[in-house]
Amino acid sequence: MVGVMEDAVACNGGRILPNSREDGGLWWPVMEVGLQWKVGVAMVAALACDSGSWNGECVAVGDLRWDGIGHLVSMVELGKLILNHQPSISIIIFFTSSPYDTGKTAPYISRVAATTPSITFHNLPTVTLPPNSSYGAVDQLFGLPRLNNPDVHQALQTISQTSGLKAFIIDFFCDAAFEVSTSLGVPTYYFFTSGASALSMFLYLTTLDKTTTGSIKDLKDYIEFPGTPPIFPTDLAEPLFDRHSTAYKRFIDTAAHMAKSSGIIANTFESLEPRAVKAISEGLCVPDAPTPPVYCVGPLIASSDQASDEQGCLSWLSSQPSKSVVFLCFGSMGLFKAEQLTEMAVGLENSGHRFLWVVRSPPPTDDQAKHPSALPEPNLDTLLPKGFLDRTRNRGLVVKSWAPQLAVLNHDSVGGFVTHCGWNSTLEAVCAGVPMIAWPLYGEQRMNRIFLVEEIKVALPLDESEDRFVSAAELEKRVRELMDSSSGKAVRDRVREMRDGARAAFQPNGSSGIALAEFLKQT
Ligand SMILES: O=c1ccn([C@@H]2O[C@H](COP(=O)(O)OP(=O)(O)O[C@H]3O[C@H](CO)[C@@H](O)[C@H](O)[C@H]3O)[C@@H](O)[C@H]2O)c(=O)[nH]1
Repeated sequence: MVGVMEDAVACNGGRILPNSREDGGLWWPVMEVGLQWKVGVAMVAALACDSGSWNGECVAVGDLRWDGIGHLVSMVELGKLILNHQPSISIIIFFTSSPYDTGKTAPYISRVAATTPSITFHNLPTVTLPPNSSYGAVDQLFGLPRLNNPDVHQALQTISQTSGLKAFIIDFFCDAAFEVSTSLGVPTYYFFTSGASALSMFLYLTTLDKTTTGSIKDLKDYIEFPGTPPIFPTDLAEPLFDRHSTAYKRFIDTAAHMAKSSGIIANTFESLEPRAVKAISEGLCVPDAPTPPVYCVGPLIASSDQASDEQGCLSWLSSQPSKSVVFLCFGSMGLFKAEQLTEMAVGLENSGHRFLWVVRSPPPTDDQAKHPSALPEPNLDTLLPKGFLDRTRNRGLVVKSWAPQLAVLNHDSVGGFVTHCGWNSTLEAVCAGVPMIAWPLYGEQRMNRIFLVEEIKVALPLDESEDRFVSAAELEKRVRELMDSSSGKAVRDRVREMRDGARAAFQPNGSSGIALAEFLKQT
Protein backbone atom coordinates (compact mmCIF):
# COMPACT_ATOMS: atom_id res chain seq x y z
CA MET A 1 0.00 0.00 0.00
CA VAL A 2 1.09 3.52 -0.62
CA GLY A 3 -0.02 6.52 1.34
CA VAL A 4 0.68 10.14 0.62
CA MET A 5 0.89 12.61 3.48
CA GLU A 6 1.85 16.12 4.37
CA ASP A 7 5.16 17.76 5.22
CA ALA A 8 5.12 16.55 8.77
CA VAL A 9 5.26 13.01 7.53
CA ALA A 10 8.51 13.55 5.76
CA CYS A 11 10.26 13.39 9.09
CA ASN A 12 9.36 9.70 9.25
CA GLY A 13 10.67 9.17 5.80
CA GLY A 14 12.88 6.39 4.71
CA ARG A 15 12.35 4.06 7.59
CA ILE A 16 10.86 0.61 7.75
CA LEU A 17 8.20 0.35 10.39
CA PRO A 18 7.82 -2.82 12.40
CA ASN A 19 5.13 -5.35 11.88
CA SER A 20 2.32 -4.87 14.33
CA ARG A 21 1.15 -8.47 14.58
CA GLU A 22 3.16 -11.66 14.60
CA ASP A 23 0.92 -14.45 13.46
CA GLY A 24 3.55 -16.42 11.66
CA GLY A 25 2.88 -18.03 8.33
CA LEU A 26 2.64 -16.44 4.91
CA TRP A 27 3.94 -12.99 4.14
CA TRP A 28 2.97 -10.81 1.25
CA PRO A 29 4.30 -7.53 -0.07
CA VAL A 30 2.02 -4.55 0.39
CA MET A 31 2.84 -0.92 -0.10
CA GLU A 32 1.69 2.40 1.11
CA VAL A 33 2.74 5.89 0.09
CA GLY A 34 2.15 9.03 2.11
CA LEU A 35 2.41 12.81 1.65
CA GLN A 36 -0.14 15.48 1.94
CA TRP A 37 -2.47 12.63 1.49
CA LYS A 38 -2.21 8.97 1.99
CA VAL A 39 -2.90 6.83 -1.01
CA GLY A 40 -3.71 3.25 -0.16
CA VAL A 41 -3.95 0.07 -2.09
CA ALA A 42 -6.34 -2.04 -0.16
CA MET A 43 -5.20 -5.57 0.21
CA VAL A 44 -5.19 -7.94 3.06
CA ALA A 45 -2.89 -5.69 4.86
CA ALA A 46 -3.84 -2.62 6.74
CA LEU A 47 -1.95 0.61 6.74
CA ALA A 48 -0.23 0.33 10.08
CA CYS A 49 0.42 3.94 10.93
CA ASP A 50 2.27 5.72 13.58
CA SER A 51 -0.61 8.03 14.29
CA GLY A 52 1.35 10.63 16.14
CA SER A 53 3.78 11.26 13.34
CA TRP A 54 1.50 11.85 10.40
CA ASN A 55 -0.29 15.14 10.14
CA GLY A 56 -2.10 16.97 7.44
CA GLU A 57 -3.66 15.50 4.36
CA CYS A 58 -2.69 12.04 3.27
CA VAL A 59 -3.09 9.55 0.50
CA ALA A 60 -2.60 5.89 1.33
CA VAL A 61 -1.69 3.30 -1.29
CA GLY A 62 -1.40 -0.45 -0.88
CA ASP A 63 -0.13 -3.33 -2.93
CA LEU A 64 -0.17 -6.92 -1.85
CA ARG A 65 1.36 -9.39 -4.23
CA TRP A 66 3.07 -12.69 -3.92
CA ASP A 67 5.32 -12.09 -6.86
CA GLY A 68 6.15 -8.80 -5.26
CA ILE A 69 8.80 -6.96 -7.11
CA GLY A 70 7.00 -6.08 -10.37
CA HIS A 71 4.03 -4.48 -8.63
CA LEU A 72 6.17 -3.03 -5.86
CA VAL A 73 8.52 -1.19 -8.21
CA SER A 74 5.75 0.42 -10.25
CA MET A 75 3.95 1.40 -7.04
CA VAL A 76 7.11 3.02 -5.69
CA GLU A 77 7.57 4.82 -8.99
CA LEU A 78 4.00 6.07 -8.72
CA GLY A 79 4.88 7.39 -5.28
CA LYS A 80 7.98 9.11 -6.65
CA LEU A 81 5.99 10.64 -9.48
CA ILE A 82 3.48 12.03 -7.01
CA LEU A 83 6.36 13.43 -4.98
CA ASN A 84 7.84 15.10 -8.05
CA HIS A 85 4.60 16.94 -8.62
CA GLN A 86 3.83 17.61 -4.96
CA PRO A 87 7.01 17.45 -2.88
CA SER A 88 5.12 18.29 0.29
CA ILE A 89 3.47 14.89 0.25
CA SER A 90 4.72 11.87 2.16
CA ILE A 91 4.12 8.41 0.86
CA ILE A 92 3.49 5.40 3.08
CA ILE A 93 3.76 1.99 1.51
CA PHE A 94 2.28 -1.01 3.30
CA PHE A 95 3.86 -4.33 2.64
CA THR A 96 4.08 -7.83 3.95
CA SER A 97 6.71 -10.38 3.09
CA SER A 98 5.78 -12.92 0.49
CA PRO A 99 6.24 -16.68 0.60
CA TYR A 100 7.11 -16.41 -3.09
CA ASP A 101 9.54 -13.55 -2.82
CA THR A 102 12.57 -14.05 -5.01
CA GLY A 103 14.72 -12.34 -2.40
CA LYS A 104 14.74 -9.04 -4.30
CA THR A 105 12.03 -7.26 -2.33
CA ALA A 106 13.77 -6.59 1.00
CA PRO A 107 16.94 -5.04 -0.48
CA TYR A 108 14.80 -2.98 -2.82
CA ILE A 109 12.68 -1.66 0.03
CA SER A 110 15.77 -0.83 2.07
CA ARG A 111 17.26 1.04 -0.86
CA VAL A 112 14.15 3.11 -1.48
CA ALA A 113 13.72 3.78 2.22
CA ALA A 114 17.33 4.98 2.44
CA THR A 115 17.28 7.15 -0.67
CA THR A 116 13.76 8.58 -0.72
CA PRO A 117 12.96 9.99 2.71
CA SER A 118 9.41 10.95 1.78
CA ILE A 119 8.53 7.31 1.16
CA THR A 120 7.89 5.27 4.28
CA PHE A 121 7.31 1.52 4.34
CA HIS A 122 5.10 -0.13 6.85
CA ASN A 123 5.26 -3.85 7.42
CA LEU A 124 1.75 -5.25 7.69
CA PRO A 125 0.69 -8.12 9.92
CA THR A 126 1.09 -11.63 8.67
CA VAL A 127 -2.05 -13.47 7.70
CA THR A 128 -2.53 -17.11 6.85
CA LEU A 129 -5.22 -19.08 5.12
CA PRO A 130 -6.80 -21.99 6.97
CA PRO A 131 -4.63 -25.11 6.92
CA ASN A 132 -5.41 -27.62 4.19
CA SER A 133 -7.38 -25.05 2.24
CA SER A 134 -7.43 -25.92 -1.41
CA TYR A 135 -7.03 -22.36 -2.64
CA GLY A 136 -5.50 -21.96 -6.05
CA ALA A 137 -2.89 -19.28 -6.68
CA VAL A 138 -5.33 -16.59 -7.76
CA ASP A 139 -7.72 -17.39 -4.91
CA GLN A 140 -4.83 -16.81 -2.54
CA LEU A 141 -3.89 -13.56 -4.20
CA PHE A 142 -7.39 -12.24 -3.64
CA GLY A 143 -8.12 -14.18 -0.44
CA LEU A 144 -5.16 -13.25 1.74
CA PRO A 145 -5.73 -9.50 1.50
CA ARG A 146 -9.27 -10.01 2.74
CA LEU A 147 -7.86 -11.37 6.01
CA ASN A 148 -6.09 -8.05 6.53
CA ASN A 149 -9.28 -6.02 6.19
CA PRO A 150 -9.55 -5.34 9.94
CA ASP A 151 -5.97 -4.05 9.91
CA VAL A 152 -6.69 -1.88 6.90
CA HIS A 153 -9.77 -0.52 8.63
CA GLN A 154 -7.85 0.31 11.77
CA ALA A 155 -4.98 1.88 9.88
CA LEU A 156 -7.16 4.07 7.74
CA GLN A 157 -9.00 5.25 10.83
CA THR A 158 -5.72 5.96 12.57
CA ILE A 159 -4.42 7.94 9.64
CA SER A 160 -7.67 9.85 9.37
CA GLN A 161 -7.35 10.98 12.97
CA THR A 162 -4.16 12.93 12.31
CA SER A 163 -4.26 13.49 8.56
CA GLY A 164 -6.79 14.51 5.97
CA LEU A 165 -6.98 11.21 4.17
CA LYS A 166 -7.84 12.25 0.65
CA ALA A 167 -7.43 9.02 -1.26
CA PHE A 168 -6.60 5.36 -1.00
CA ILE A 169 -4.97 3.65 -4.00
CA ILE A 170 -5.26 -0.11 -4.19
CA ASP A 171 -3.65 -2.75 -6.30
CA PHE A 172 -6.00 -4.95 -8.31
CA PHE A 173 -5.42 -7.94 -6.00
CA CYS A 174 -6.18 -5.76 -2.97
CA ASP A 175 -9.79 -5.49 -4.06
CA ALA A 176 -10.99 -6.73 -0.66
CA ALA A 177 -9.99 -3.39 0.86
CA PHE A 178 -12.38 -1.52 -1.42
CA GLU A 179 -15.25 -2.24 0.96
CA VAL A 180 -13.17 -1.03 3.90
CA SER A 181 -12.08 2.30 2.48
CA THR A 182 -15.43 3.07 0.89
CA SER A 183 -17.23 2.25 4.16
CA LEU A 184 -15.02 4.88 5.77
CA GLY A 185 -15.82 7.35 3.01
CA VAL A 186 -12.23 7.43 1.72
CA PRO A 187 -12.02 8.04 -2.04
CA THR A 188 -10.57 4.83 -3.41
CA TYR A 189 -8.55 4.46 -6.59
CA TYR A 190 -7.22 1.34 -8.30
CA PHE A 191 -3.66 1.07 -9.57
CA PHE A 192 -3.72 -1.11 -12.69
CA THR A 193 -0.24 -2.51 -13.23
CA SER A 194 -0.85 -3.70 -16.77
CA GLY A 195 -1.75 -1.76 -19.92
CA ALA A 196 -4.88 0.00 -21.18
CA SER A 197 -5.73 -2.85 -23.55
CA ALA A 198 -5.79 -5.31 -20.65
CA LEU A 199 -7.79 -2.75 -18.67
CA SER A 200 -10.36 -2.55 -21.47
CA MET A 201 -10.78 -6.32 -21.30
CA PHE A 202 -10.99 -6.22 -17.56
CA LEU A 203 -13.59 -3.47 -17.30
CA TYR A 204 -15.68 -5.18 -19.98
CA LEU A 205 -15.72 -8.47 -18.05
CA THR A 206 -18.95 -7.75 -16.19
CA THR A 207 -20.68 -7.13 -19.52
CA LEU A 208 -19.18 -10.30 -21.00
CA ASP A 209 -20.39 -12.16 -17.93
CA LYS A 210 -23.94 -10.92 -18.40
CA THR A 211 -24.11 -11.44 -22.13
CA THR A 212 -22.67 -14.95 -22.39
CA THR A 213 -23.49 -18.34 -20.95
CA GLY A 214 -21.23 -21.27 -20.21
CA SER A 215 -17.55 -21.02 -19.48
CA ILE A 216 -15.52 -18.48 -21.38
CA LYS A 217 -13.00 -21.04 -22.59
CA ASP A 218 -15.84 -22.84 -24.41
CA LEU A 219 -16.84 -19.79 -26.45
CA LYS A 220 -16.16 -20.62 -30.06
CA ASP A 221 -15.54 -17.18 -31.47
CA TYR A 222 -13.13 -14.30 -30.96
CA ILE A 223 -14.19 -11.78 -28.32
CA GLU A 224 -14.28 -8.11 -29.26
CA PHE A 225 -13.22 -6.01 -26.32
CA PRO A 226 -13.52 -2.26 -26.98
CA GLY A 227 -10.41 -0.72 -28.51
CA THR A 228 -8.40 -3.95 -28.78
CA PRO A 229 -7.79 -6.57 -31.47
CA PRO A 230 -10.16 -9.58 -31.30
CA ILE A 231 -9.04 -12.07 -28.65
CA PHE A 232 -9.59 -15.80 -28.75
CA PRO A 233 -11.09 -16.99 -25.41
CA THR A 234 -8.16 -19.26 -24.58
CA ASP A 235 -5.82 -16.27 -24.77
CA LEU A 236 -7.51 -14.73 -21.72
CA ALA A 237 -6.05 -15.27 -18.26
CA GLU A 238 -6.78 -18.86 -17.22
CA PRO A 239 -8.68 -17.98 -14.00
CA LEU A 240 -11.37 -16.51 -16.27
CA PHE A 241 -11.96 -19.78 -18.08
CA ASP A 242 -14.38 -21.35 -15.60
CA ARG A 243 -17.45 -19.28 -14.82
CA HIS A 244 -18.11 -21.27 -11.64
CA SER A 245 -14.68 -20.90 -10.04
CA THR A 246 -13.94 -18.64 -7.08
CA ALA A 247 -11.19 -16.94 -9.03
CA TYR A 248 -13.66 -16.01 -11.79
CA LYS A 249 -16.00 -14.48 -9.22
CA ARG A 250 -13.12 -12.48 -7.72
CA PHE A 251 -12.25 -11.05 -11.12
CA ILE A 252 -15.87 -10.10 -11.82
CA ASP A 253 -16.25 -8.50 -8.37
CA THR A 254 -13.01 -6.58 -8.81
CA ALA A 255 -14.05 -5.34 -12.24
CA ALA A 256 -17.38 -4.17 -10.80
CA HIS A 257 -15.70 -2.38 -7.89
CA MET A 258 -13.15 -0.80 -10.18
CA ALA A 259 -15.96 0.64 -12.27
CA LYS A 260 -17.45 2.19 -9.11
CA SER A 261 -14.15 3.53 -7.80
CA SER A 262 -13.05 7.16 -7.72
CA GLY A 263 -10.63 6.49 -10.55
CA ILE A 264 -8.12 4.09 -12.11
CA ILE A 265 -4.44 4.86 -12.42
CA ALA A 266 -2.93 2.81 -15.26
CA ASN A 267 0.73 2.11 -15.93
CA THR A 268 0.69 3.04 -19.59
CA PHE A 269 0.80 6.12 -21.79
CA GLU A 270 -1.68 7.34 -24.31
CA SER A 271 0.37 7.09 -27.49
CA LEU A 272 1.24 3.44 -26.77
CA GLU A 273 -2.39 2.29 -26.67
CA PRO A 274 -4.51 5.13 -28.11
CA ARG A 275 -7.45 2.96 -29.23
CA ALA A 276 -7.87 1.27 -25.87
CA VAL A 277 -7.48 4.52 -23.92
CA LYS A 278 -10.11 6.17 -26.13
CA ALA A 279 -12.53 3.23 -25.83
CA ILE A 280 -12.29 3.28 -22.05
CA SER A 281 -12.66 7.04 -21.74
CA GLU A 282 -15.66 7.00 -24.10
CA GLY A 283 -17.38 4.59 -21.72
CA LEU A 284 -17.46 1.61 -24.10
CA CYS A 285 -16.04 -0.81 -21.54
CA VAL A 286 -18.67 -0.05 -18.90
CA PRO A 287 -21.71 0.44 -21.13
CA ASP A 288 -24.37 0.42 -18.40
CA ALA A 289 -22.86 2.95 -15.95
CA PRO A 290 -20.50 5.92 -15.88
CA THR A 291 -16.81 5.02 -16.29
CA PRO A 292 -14.59 6.44 -13.55
CA PRO A 293 -11.74 8.70 -14.64
CA VAL A 294 -8.75 6.75 -15.97
CA TYR A 295 -5.31 8.30 -15.49
CA CYS A 296 -2.61 6.90 -17.80
CA VAL A 297 0.45 8.13 -15.90
CA GLY A 298 3.06 5.72 -17.23
CA PRO A 299 5.45 4.38 -18.12
CA LEU A 300 6.26 3.78 -14.44
CA ILE A 301 9.45 1.74 -14.48
CA ALA A 302 12.40 1.73 -12.12
CA SER A 303 14.40 4.92 -12.59
CA SER A 304 17.64 2.98 -12.32
CA ASP A 305 18.62 -0.63 -11.91
CA GLN A 306 20.77 -0.99 -8.83
CA ALA A 307 20.58 -4.75 -8.84
CA SER A 308 24.02 -6.23 -8.58
CA ASP A 309 25.67 -7.75 -11.62
CA GLU A 310 27.42 -10.63 -9.90
CA GLN A 311 27.35 -12.74 -13.05
CA GLY A 312 29.01 -10.12 -15.21
CA CYS A 313 26.21 -9.50 -17.72
CA LEU A 314 27.12 -5.87 -18.25
CA SER A 315 30.84 -6.34 -18.66
CA TRP A 316 30.20 -9.19 -21.09
CA LEU A 317 27.76 -7.00 -23.04
CA SER A 318 30.41 -4.29 -23.23
CA SER A 319 32.62 -6.68 -25.17
CA GLN A 320 29.90 -7.28 -27.80
CA PRO A 321 29.09 -5.22 -30.91
CA SER A 322 26.32 -2.63 -30.87
CA LYS A 323 22.74 -4.02 -31.09
CA SER A 324 24.03 -7.55 -31.70
CA VAL A 325 22.77 -9.46 -28.64
CA VAL A 326 19.38 -11.12 -28.09
CA PHE A 327 18.38 -11.06 -24.40
CA LEU A 328 16.11 -13.83 -23.09
CA CYS A 329 14.46 -13.30 -19.70
CA PHE A 330 11.03 -14.30 -18.43
CA GLY A 331 10.04 -12.06 -15.52
CA SER A 332 10.11 -12.81 -11.86
CA MET A 333 8.32 -16.16 -12.11
CA GLY A 334 8.80 -17.65 -15.57
CA LEU A 335 9.97 -21.27 -15.61
CA PHE A 336 10.41 -23.84 -18.36
CA LYS A 337 10.51 -27.60 -18.36
CA ALA A 338 13.87 -29.19 -19.06
CA GLU A 339 12.85 -30.28 -22.59
CA GLN A 340 11.92 -26.72 -23.47
CA LEU A 341 15.25 -25.40 -22.18
CA THR A 342 17.09 -27.90 -24.39
CA GLU A 343 15.04 -26.81 -27.38
CA MET A 344 15.78 -23.16 -26.68
CA ALA A 345 19.50 -23.86 -26.55
CA VAL A 346 19.38 -25.58 -29.93
CA GLY A 347 17.38 -22.71 -31.43
CA LEU A 348 19.79 -20.11 -30.10
CA GLU A 349 22.83 -22.03 -31.28
CA ASN A 350 21.37 -22.53 -34.76
CA SER A 351 20.37 -18.88 -35.07
CA GLY A 352 24.03 -17.93 -35.16
CA HIS A 353 23.23 -14.80 -33.18
CA ARG A 354 24.77 -13.53 -29.94
CA PHE A 355 22.63 -14.06 -26.85
CA LEU A 356 22.36 -13.37 -23.13
CA TRP A 357 20.03 -15.93 -21.56
CA VAL A 358 18.67 -16.08 -18.00
CA VAL A 359 18.09 -19.74 -17.14
CA ARG A 360 16.22 -21.07 -14.09
CA SER A 361 15.78 -24.57 -12.81
CA PRO A 362 12.72 -26.29 -14.29
CA PRO A 363 9.63 -26.54 -12.08
CA PRO A 364 9.49 -29.66 -9.96
CA THR A 365 6.09 -30.56 -11.42
CA ASP A 366 4.32 -29.93 -14.70
CA ASP A 367 3.20 -26.53 -13.45
CA GLN A 368 5.15 -24.10 -15.62
CA ALA A 369 4.28 -21.14 -13.43
CA LYS A 370 5.55 -22.50 -10.13
CA HIS A 371 7.42 -19.80 -8.30
CA PRO A 372 11.22 -19.84 -8.67
CA SER A 373 11.96 -18.80 -5.10
CA ALA A 374 11.66 -22.40 -3.94
CA LEU A 375 13.99 -23.77 -6.59
CA PRO A 376 17.72 -24.44 -6.43
CA GLU A 377 20.15 -22.69 -8.78
CA PRO A 378 20.14 -24.43 -12.16
CA ASN A 379 22.88 -26.86 -13.06
CA LEU A 380 23.72 -25.60 -16.55
CA ASP A 381 25.96 -28.55 -17.36
CA THR A 382 23.13 -31.03 -16.98
CA LEU A 383 20.27 -28.84 -18.21
CA LEU A 384 21.77 -27.61 -21.47
CA PRO A 385 22.80 -29.81 -24.42
CA LYS A 386 26.26 -31.39 -24.15
CA GLY A 387 28.95 -29.01 -25.35
CA PHE A 388 26.49 -26.10 -25.83
CA LEU A 389 28.26 -23.74 -23.44
CA ASP A 390 31.64 -24.43 -25.02
CA ARG A 391 30.43 -24.14 -28.58
CA THR A 392 28.69 -20.80 -27.93
CA ARG A 393 31.32 -19.42 -25.54
CA ASN A 394 32.36 -16.63 -27.92
CA ARG A 395 28.90 -15.36 -28.65
CA GLY A 396 26.66 -16.34 -25.77
CA LEU A 397 26.36 -15.85 -22.02
CA VAL A 398 24.03 -17.95 -19.88
CA VAL A 399 23.36 -16.60 -16.38
CA LYS A 400 21.58 -18.32 -13.54
CA SER A 401 18.15 -17.20 -12.32
CA TRP A 402 18.37 -13.41 -12.45
CA ALA A 403 19.95 -10.59 -14.46
CA PRO A 404 19.88 -6.82 -13.94
CA GLN A 405 17.27 -6.54 -16.69
CA LEU A 406 16.78 -2.80 -16.82
CA ALA A 407 20.51 -2.15 -17.21
CA VAL A 408 20.79 -4.99 -19.72
CA LEU A 409 17.97 -3.64 -21.88
CA ASN A 410 19.56 -0.21 -21.84
CA HIS A 411 22.99 -1.52 -22.85
CA ASP A 412 23.92 -0.54 -26.41
CA SER A 413 24.86 -4.12 -27.33
CA VAL A 414 21.31 -5.44 -26.85
CA GLY A 415 19.32 -5.59 -30.07
CA GLY A 416 16.36 -7.83 -29.19
CA PHE A 417 14.43 -9.22 -26.23
CA VAL A 418 12.63 -12.56 -25.94
CA THR A 419 10.06 -11.81 -23.23
CA HIS A 420 7.15 -13.41 -21.40
CA CYS A 421 5.18 -10.19 -22.07
CA GLY A 422 4.93 -9.17 -18.41
CA TRP A 423 3.88 -5.55 -18.50
CA ASN A 424 6.89 -4.17 -16.62
CA SER A 425 9.26 -5.97 -18.97
CA THR A 426 7.26 -4.66 -21.91
CA LEU A 427 7.50 -1.06 -20.72
CA GLU A 428 11.19 -1.44 -19.92
CA ALA A 429 11.86 -2.71 -23.45
CA VAL A 430 9.78 0.05 -25.02
CA CYS A 431 11.58 2.72 -23.00
CA ALA A 432 14.94 1.26 -24.03
CA GLY A 433 13.81 1.03 -27.68
CA VAL A 434 14.43 -2.75 -27.80
CA PRO A 435 12.17 -4.82 -30.12
CA MET A 436 10.65 -8.01 -28.72
CA ILE A 437 9.80 -11.60 -29.47
CA ALA A 438 6.68 -12.49 -27.51
CA TRP A 439 6.68 -15.76 -25.55
CA PRO A 440 3.83 -15.49 -23.02
CA LEU A 441 3.59 -17.93 -20.13
CA TYR A 442 0.64 -17.15 -17.81
CA GLY A 443 -1.61 -14.42 -16.42
CA GLU A 444 -2.61 -11.73 -18.90
CA GLN A 445 0.56 -12.33 -20.93
CA ARG A 446 -1.15 -14.13 -23.82
CA MET A 447 -3.38 -11.10 -24.29
CA ASN A 448 -0.39 -8.81 -24.02
CA ARG A 449 1.23 -10.76 -26.84
CA ILE A 450 -1.73 -9.97 -29.08
CA PHE A 451 -1.54 -6.28 -28.19
CA LEU A 452 2.24 -6.15 -28.69
CA VAL A 453 2.21 -8.03 -31.99
CA GLU A 454 -1.03 -6.95 -33.64
CA GLU A 455 -1.85 -3.55 -32.20
CA ILE A 456 1.32 -1.84 -31.00
CA LYS A 457 3.52 -3.78 -33.44
CA VAL A 458 6.65 -3.80 -31.27
CA ALA A 459 7.02 -7.59 -31.10
CA LEU A 460 7.15 -10.67 -33.31
CA PRO A 461 5.11 -13.71 -32.27
CA LEU A 462 6.38 -17.24 -31.60
CA ASP A 463 4.25 -20.08 -32.87
CA GLU A 464 3.61 -22.80 -30.29
CA SER A 465 2.28 -26.32 -30.55
CA GLU A 466 -1.01 -27.16 -28.87
CA ASP A 467 0.71 -27.98 -25.60
CA ARG A 468 2.50 -24.62 -25.83
CA PHE A 469 5.88 -26.05 -26.73
CA VAL A 470 8.11 -23.85 -28.90
CA SER A 471 10.42 -25.68 -31.26
CA ALA A 472 14.08 -24.88 -31.75
CA ALA A 473 13.36 -24.12 -35.43
CA GLU A 474 10.69 -21.59 -34.51
CA LEU A 475 12.91 -19.77 -32.04
CA GLU A 476 15.79 -19.77 -34.53
CA LYS A 477 13.50 -18.39 -37.26
CA ARG A 478 12.13 -15.58 -35.09
CA VAL A 479 15.52 -14.55 -33.74
CA ARG A 480 16.85 -14.32 -37.29
CA GLU A 481 13.73 -12.42 -38.35
CA LEU A 482 14.02 -9.91 -35.52
CA MET A 483 17.71 -9.28 -35.94
CA ASP A 484 18.10 -9.50 -39.75
CA SER A 485 14.96 -9.12 -41.83
CA SER A 486 12.75 -6.32 -43.10
CA SER A 487 9.89 -7.39 -40.80
CA GLY A 488 12.42 -7.18 -37.96
CA LYS A 489 13.29 -3.69 -39.12
CA ALA A 490 9.64 -2.64 -39.06
CA VAL A 491 9.40 -3.78 -35.43
CA ARG A 492 12.70 -2.11 -34.57
CA ASP A 493 11.57 1.19 -36.09
CA ARG A 494 8.21 0.98 -34.40
CA VAL A 495 9.60 0.36 -30.92
CA ARG A 496 11.85 3.41 -31.27
CA GLU A 497 8.80 5.45 -32.21
CA MET A 498 7.08 4.19 -29.04
CA ARG A 499 10.22 4.96 -26.99
CA ASP A 500 10.04 8.56 -28.20
CA GLY A 501 6.34 8.58 -27.31
CA ALA A 502 7.19 7.43 -23.79
CA ARG A 503 9.67 10.28 -23.41
CA ALA A 504 7.17 12.79 -24.76
CA ALA A 505 4.53 11.63 -22.27
CA PHE A 506 6.55 13.20 -19.45
CA GLN A 507 7.58 16.38 -21.28
CA PRO A 508 5.74 19.61 -20.41
CA ASN A 509 2.20 19.14 -21.69
CA GLY A 510 2.88 15.42 -22.18
CA SER A 511 -0.11 13.13 -21.69
CA SER A 512 1.15 11.34 -18.55
CA GLY A 513 2.09 14.57 -16.79
CA ILE A 514 -1.31 16.00 -17.55
CA ALA A 515 -3.03 12.82 -16.34
CA LEU A 516 -1.12 12.90 -13.06
CA ALA A 517 -1.93 16.57 -12.56
CA GLU A 518 -5.60 15.75 -13.10
CA PHE A 519 -5.41 12.94 -10.58
CA LEU A 520 -3.78 15.20 -8.00
CA LYS A 521 -6.37 17.88 -8.67
CA GLN A 522 -9.21 15.45 -8.12
CA THR A 523 -7.88 14.10 -4.82
O1 LIG B 1 16.11 -11.73 -14.22
C1 LIG B 1 15.29 -10.83 -14.02
C2 LIG B 1 13.89 -11.02 -14.12
C3 LIG B 1 13.06 -9.95 -13.91
N1 LIG B 1 13.57 -8.73 -13.59
C4 LIG B 1 12.67 -7.58 -13.35
O2 LIG B 1 11.47 -8.03 -12.75
C5 LIG B 1 10.35 -7.33 -13.27
C6 LIG B 1 9.39 -8.33 -13.86
O3 LIG B 1 8.15 -7.70 -14.10
P1 LIG B 1 7.15 -8.17 -15.25
O4 LIG B 1 7.81 -8.14 -16.56
O5 LIG B 1 5.92 -7.36 -15.15
O6 LIG B 1 6.89 -9.68 -14.98
P2 LIG B 1 6.24 -10.46 -13.72
O7 LIG B 1 7.16 -10.39 -12.61
O8 LIG B 1 5.91 -11.77 -14.26
O9 LIG B 1 4.90 -9.59 -13.42
C7 LIG B 1 3.58 -9.87 -13.02
O10 LIG B 1 2.97 -8.58 -13.01
C8 LIG B 1 2.89 -7.93 -14.28
C9 LIG B 1 2.29 -6.55 -14.06
O11 LIG B 1 0.99 -6.65 -13.58
C10 LIG B 1 2.07 -8.76 -15.24
O12 LIG B 1 2.05 -8.14 -16.52
C11 LIG B 1 2.66 -10.16 -15.34
O13 LIG B 1 1.86 -10.96 -16.18
C12 LIG B 1 2.77 -10.78 -13.95
O14 LIG B 1 3.36 -12.05 -14.03
C13 LIG B 1 10.88 -6.36 -14.31
O15 LIG B 1 11.02 -5.08 -13.74
C14 LIG B 1 12.27 -6.91 -14.66
O16 LIG B 1 13.21 -5.92 -15.03
C15 LIG B 1 14.93 -8.53 -13.48
O17 LIG B 1 15.41 -7.44 -13.20
N2 LIG B 1 15.75 -9.60 -13.71
